[in-house]
Amino acid sequence: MIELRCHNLNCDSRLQQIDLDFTQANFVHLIGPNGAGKSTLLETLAGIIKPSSGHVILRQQTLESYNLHQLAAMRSMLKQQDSVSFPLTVEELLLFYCNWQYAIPKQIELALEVEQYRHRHLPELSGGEQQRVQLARVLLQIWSVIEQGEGLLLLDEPLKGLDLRHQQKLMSLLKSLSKSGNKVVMSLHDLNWCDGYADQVVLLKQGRLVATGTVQQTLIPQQLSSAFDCLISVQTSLEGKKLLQTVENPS
Ligand SMILES: Nc1ncnc2c1ncn2[C@@H]1O[C@H](COP(=O)(O)OP(=O)(O)OP(=O)(O)O)[C@@H](O)[C@H]1O
Repeated sequence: MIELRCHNLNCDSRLQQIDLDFTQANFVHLIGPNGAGKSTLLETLAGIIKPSSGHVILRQQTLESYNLHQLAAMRSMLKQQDSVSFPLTVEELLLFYCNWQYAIPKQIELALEVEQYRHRHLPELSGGEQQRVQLARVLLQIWSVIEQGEGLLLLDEPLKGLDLRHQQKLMSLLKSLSKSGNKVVMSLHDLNWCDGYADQVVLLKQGRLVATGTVQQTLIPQQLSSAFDCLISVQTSLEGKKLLQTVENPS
């Protein structure tokens, strides 16, 4: 298990007194309304944002004790606005950003189906196609480490823009990578993905930790309704999965 913890993490008013331990969970879902601090937490865990106080422990060391080169070899992050406006081809992007000049590994290609875009320019791809390419780039950056089950993936809304089939394929890939020892921490807005996938859910609101634990412990209607400021009901599907939906408030 990759040790990943944060202690009394503060980032101006964006994150306040966050104590979290992700060591025992390999697939972590960060949820919460807009502005809750999900991206800030991911970027702090990646070492992109320096906390104003508190610290992150990755593999028995504080994040500050690693240099950028060491961090880039251990963890990879998908940022929310990872789009490229200059006319790089997919091949050039993978070469420049992660020195990848080979065929896309089968496991990645099966989920993301990006080989077909190899000679296309990024700005000429659709939003979802670009997102799939960026996800491939993030995986390839530390692919040799991921293959050994030792990678840390920090993904800010990786499902954004993906069609249903690619959402399913991506979630299956991430689950399988997490089962082989890699740690995946991702933010998402569709809470229906949590059950069956997340080992640990983190619910944030206004920079503060509201709840963390298993799906059973965190996806509680009252708690969610209060955090999201809307009525949320939880039902159980025939397969026993938790299904969440907002309930319109009669006015
Ligand atoms: N660069 C920045 N400088 C200062 N404040 C910021 C910056 N980026 C975001 N914020 C603020 O920090 C808070 C947390 O933002 P963050 O992007 O982490 O939220 P989020 O949970 O990822 O939201 P969303 O679901 O909308 O992506 C928000 O109040 C936001 O306005």
